[in-house]
Amino acid sequence: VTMSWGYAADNGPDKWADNFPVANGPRQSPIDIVPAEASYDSGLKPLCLKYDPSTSLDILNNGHSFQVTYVDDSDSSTLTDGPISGVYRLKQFHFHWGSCDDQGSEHTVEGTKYPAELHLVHWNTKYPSFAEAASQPDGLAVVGVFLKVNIADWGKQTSFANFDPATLLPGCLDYWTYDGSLTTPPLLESVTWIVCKEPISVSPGQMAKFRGLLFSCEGEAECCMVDNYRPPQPLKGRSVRASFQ
Ligand SMILES: CC[C@H](C)CCC(=O)Nc1ccc(S(N)(=O)=O)cc1
Ligand SMILES: [Zn+2]
Repeated sequence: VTMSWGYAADNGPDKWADNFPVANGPRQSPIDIVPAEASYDSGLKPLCLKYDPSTSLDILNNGHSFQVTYVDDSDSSTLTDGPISGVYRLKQFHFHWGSCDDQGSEHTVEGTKYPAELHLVHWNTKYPSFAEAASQPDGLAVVGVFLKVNIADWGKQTSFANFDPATLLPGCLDYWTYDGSLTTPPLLESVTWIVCKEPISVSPGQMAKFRGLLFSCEGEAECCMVDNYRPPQPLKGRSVRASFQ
């Protein structure tokens, strides 16, 4: 019986290449970002993120994370400008997090891991659908936002109905950008990564909620959904550009 991929010792990132050889490809994600080695590109535009909260559809535990999916049959929630050209539509957002506060993010900054990382997944509307775009080198654009735990901050309690992802964005939208891939199987090399320099704050209570989610299904032995992150991958000659000096 084919084992599905996961984050455990027997089906985790070190095993993904067995079924997904692109895992050792030339533009894999995540990466370790070294600010001093990123080149400032004055041609990079500010990100333009326009989200319509009424287009949030549902929230689901997909066995690897939980994701909030958006209606993407019109340009109601889009990413434009930044390092990309054309219009990319928001499809979903999800998170990756750790079993404790000193790990959890996928991208790292000079080796520093954050407790969690948000991914806002968008697809290029020059293609007919997300699935079609996901197989094209310029098909996807994912905005990554680091989460840091802020003891003082009282967790903003919110429902996910009519959830506005803009509330998850940092005040400053300075970013690093590089050509990469999905960070989970099928690891498709179709992602323009846009990683925000400034993290957002979450409360310990909110992190505890993430860690209370389960990888396991009803009736199975409980297995907490934690450490659902892939470690940094080789840069293989890629350059990382910065939108700020
Ligand atoms: C064609 C179907 C599509 C490839 C499979 C479903 C999907 O959306 N996967 C996905 C999305 C985002 C990331 S990440 N973590 O943001 O790089 C990883 C995996
Ligand atoms: Zn992700």
